[in-house]
Amino acid sequence: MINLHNVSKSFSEFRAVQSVSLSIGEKEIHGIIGASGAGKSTLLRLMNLLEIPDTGEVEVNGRLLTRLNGKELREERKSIGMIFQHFNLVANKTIYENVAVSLKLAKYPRKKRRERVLECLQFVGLASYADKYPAQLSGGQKQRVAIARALANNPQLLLCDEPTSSLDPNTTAEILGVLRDVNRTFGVTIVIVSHEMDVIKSICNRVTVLADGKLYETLTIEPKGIRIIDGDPESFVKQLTEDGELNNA
Ligand SMILES: Nc1ncnc2c1ncn2[C@@H]1O[C@H](COP(=O)(O)OP(=O)(O)OP(=O)(O)O)[C@@H](O)[C@H]1O
Repeated sequence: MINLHNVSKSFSEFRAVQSVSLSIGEKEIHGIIGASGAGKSTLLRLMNLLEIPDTGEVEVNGRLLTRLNGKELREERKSIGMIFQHFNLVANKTIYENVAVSLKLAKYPRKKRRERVLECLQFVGLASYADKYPAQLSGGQKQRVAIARALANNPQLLLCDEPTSSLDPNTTAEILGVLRDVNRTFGVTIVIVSHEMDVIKSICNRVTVLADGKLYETLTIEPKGIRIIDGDPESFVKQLTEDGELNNA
């Protein structure tokens, strides 16, 4: 699905990604983990050419993106969705309009847009929020809208840049559940950048470890599953006292 051949990217003198070669298979949930500044986001953004590599080739779905002209690249990007840590919704557009905009940009047939938007919102459990604005939604709901928007054009690949890093543990678990459903239901290949080991271990089946812009290792792992943490106050107290750090005296 994705083949990176010796891709490198520098910002001024700084070598953010250095000669990375990596293959990601169809329908994988592939994690990218590493320390802050390791080059994770840059590597992800090279996969849809949001960052243009200085050297190397990027192949997605059998097409060498690095050889396409602007028009061809725009066409190819329809099959690549992306979500971000801070959701990137348009504040003065409704939830419906936020999803519809990606269909409009992709010139999706006008008559079918409404049905498609509602279908996507339904999938993420937010059909009844169509007329609300982003500010009226929680962080987890905003990320669901971003997922609906990313899915609207039926992508084969979904790139996720720290998708749960602004969310609390339970909402993180919910969003990971939605991403896993996207992978299982539609067979979408997913690449997740995260600095959170629990996130990577819960749903990824292959993981790339990056260090100082270089690929350190790629491993196959058994996803551990998504753990919903009880969010009631009693459970917080229990977890704190179980650690032996506090008592109720
Ligand atoms: N557009 C840019 N201009 C200049 N430097 C950049 C740019 N984008 C990234 N960098 C630098 O490249 C390095 C790698 O950044 P990147 O965001 O890919 O790392 P990361 O592993 O995702 O880190 P973090 O987890 O902190 O987001 C960092 O030192 C960053 O400052």
